[in-house]
Amino acid sequence: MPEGLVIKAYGGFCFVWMEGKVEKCTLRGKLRTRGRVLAGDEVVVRSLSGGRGVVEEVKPRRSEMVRPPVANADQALVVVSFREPSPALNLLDRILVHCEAAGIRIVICVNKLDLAAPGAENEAWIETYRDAGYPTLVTSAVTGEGVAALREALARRITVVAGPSGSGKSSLINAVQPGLNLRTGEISPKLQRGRHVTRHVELLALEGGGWVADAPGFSVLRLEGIDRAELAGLFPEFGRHTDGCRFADCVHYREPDCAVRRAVAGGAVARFRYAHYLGFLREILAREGKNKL
Ligand SMILES: Nc1nc2c(ncn2[C@@H]2O[C@H](COP(=O)(O)OP(=O)(O)OP(=O)(O)O)[C@@H](O)[C@H]2O)c(=O)[nH]1
Ligand SMILES: [Zn+2]
Repeated sequence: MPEGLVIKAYGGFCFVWMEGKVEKCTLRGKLRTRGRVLAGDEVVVRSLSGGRGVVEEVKPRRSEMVRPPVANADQALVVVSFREPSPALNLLDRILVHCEAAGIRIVICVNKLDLAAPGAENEAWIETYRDAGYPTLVTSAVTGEGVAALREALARRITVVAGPSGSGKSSLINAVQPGLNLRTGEISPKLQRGRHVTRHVELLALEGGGWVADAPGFSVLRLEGIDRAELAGLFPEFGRHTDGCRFADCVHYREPDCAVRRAVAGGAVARFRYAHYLGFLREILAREGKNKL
């Protein structure tokens, strides 16, 4: 039976890409439970007449994100901008932690280089992310700078696009491939307060191979499912130091002989990243209902 890629799934149907054609499929009984078939799933299809089919089987997933619901995402592209809006690094770190927990690769993109001061592409905060190990591109959807590198980063992969409203996600995807319209920009700023995130995810095809997930739902990230012991490991540059802490269960706050705090004091870990870590830790402890910091 033929295999294909689910580009959209909702309401008991899914749309499966098979050798360039899209077939609208129903789901075999046991697959009808919500979440059993997601955009990004590789499936086995029994074709019926008239371009219809039935999804018989879902192949094992390489990765799975709950919010937004996407299977087999290879990476997240997290877009922030130099200005308008200026980068909200707390939100950036929250998205990074969320993607790290989901186990997917991350590419950071700092957009609107045309609005930034000369030399901005090497500002200290950007170097912090590069040093942590994140590939970090700088782009302008207006001048086209960095767009070729972004196109290369997206090729042959399934990419979930995230980032604050107005950072230029839709504009960048459109610069990579004119006509490919991410629908995140369709709601006017005035309506944003009442904005719902119930729309389904859709994978958009890139010409050179690869897919971009038009994925609403990054706006409310509550660090669900992450526990205190796991959090520091989701900041890759902290992980290089945790072995040096005296206590194996150190949360790197007030414990004596903490190697992470030493790294902060010595400048090896950026203060702003550590401050965000503490904020997230507080949030997790409050949720766990245990002792506060
Ligand atoms: N100067 C400049 N403006 C840009 C750039 N990229 C996007 N913009 C502008 O920034 C505004 C927001 O861009 P969008 O592409 O809609 O941003 P978005 O991230 O998709 O926003 P949401 O849909 O709200 O999530 C638009 O007015 C764009 O024209 C850029 O590189 N430079
Ligand atoms: Zn520690």
